[in-house]
Amino acid sequence: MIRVSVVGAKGRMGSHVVEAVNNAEDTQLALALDAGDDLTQIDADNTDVVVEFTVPSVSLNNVLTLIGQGVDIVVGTTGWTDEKLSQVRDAIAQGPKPLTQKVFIAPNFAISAVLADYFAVKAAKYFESAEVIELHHPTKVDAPSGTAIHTARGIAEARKAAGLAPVPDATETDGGSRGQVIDGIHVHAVRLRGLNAHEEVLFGNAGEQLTIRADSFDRTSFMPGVLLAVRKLASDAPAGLTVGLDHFLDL
Ligand SMILES: NC(=O)c1ccc[n+]([C@@H]2O[C@H](COP(=O)([O-])OP(=O)(O)OC[C@H]3O[C@@H](n4cnc5c(N)ncnc54)[C@H](O)[C@@H]3O)[C@@H](O)[C@H]2O)c1
Ligand SMILES: O=C(O)C1=N[C@H](C(=O)O)CCC1
Repeated sequence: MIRVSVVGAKGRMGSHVVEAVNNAEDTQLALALDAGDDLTQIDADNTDVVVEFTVPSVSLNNVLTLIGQGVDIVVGTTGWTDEKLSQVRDAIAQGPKPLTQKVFIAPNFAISAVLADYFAVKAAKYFESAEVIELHHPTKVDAPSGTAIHTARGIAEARKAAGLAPVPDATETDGGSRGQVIDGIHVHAVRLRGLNAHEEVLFGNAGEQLTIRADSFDRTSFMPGVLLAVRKLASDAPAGLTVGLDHFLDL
């Protein structure tokens, strides 16, 4: 049995993770903690893998504390900048398990979103124009979504590697309608009651368009990916920091 502790256990995602861990045959719930609880209750004597779904403003500190506790960590919380990722790498190097510590961060655990991102990066070099639209429930605290940032960065990298010019855009006045520009790719965020988590990647050439769309209608869509990550960390995932569920899929 893999002993799993959940941090952010009372949240929308954390409560689904608690249920998924309780229902899977090879996992058992160790501790379920939330805001105000002492994370140093979690250690290698009671936990094999921690799953962290909290809020972007606290996730880095939680991860640093948990690295200090010597437990492997699956993180679904968004808000990861290059600088924060460097701090995680440094903490692993200076932590109690520098050679074996595993930390896994995924902007999205839904297979539809991971594949949309993968296909978008593959398609990127063939199109003059590319834009990303993410659409989420109105209780989401961050915009644009972590997934959209990841997708935009992947598209930008693929365009750069292919030597593409910047996306064409004659806009001279913009009150914000052209969205946030991430590495040269415009990203637009919609917040709408009734939605859960959705992303569209639009590619255009003269006379043609490709749209790649992923829809997570329900949070249960993230659970197979979370359990896959837990199982990989408890078995053959590499030590160190890994970002993205694509690393655990045979793509
Ligand atoms: N990677 C994915 O597939 C995926 C999917 C959905 C959501 N998310 C991300 O997961 C995060 C959580 O989303 P949500 O909808 O569950 O949010 P939520 O607000 O419903 O839940 C967050 C939980 O974290 C708790 N919390 C806050 N501060 C804490 C602290 N210091 N220590 C422990 N717990 C603390 C809150 O009390 C709350 O219960 C967001 O960043 C969201 O974007 C990622
Ligand atoms: O509901 C959320 O919040 C989600 N957050 C992640 C993101 O920002 O990409 C994944 C999708 C759902």
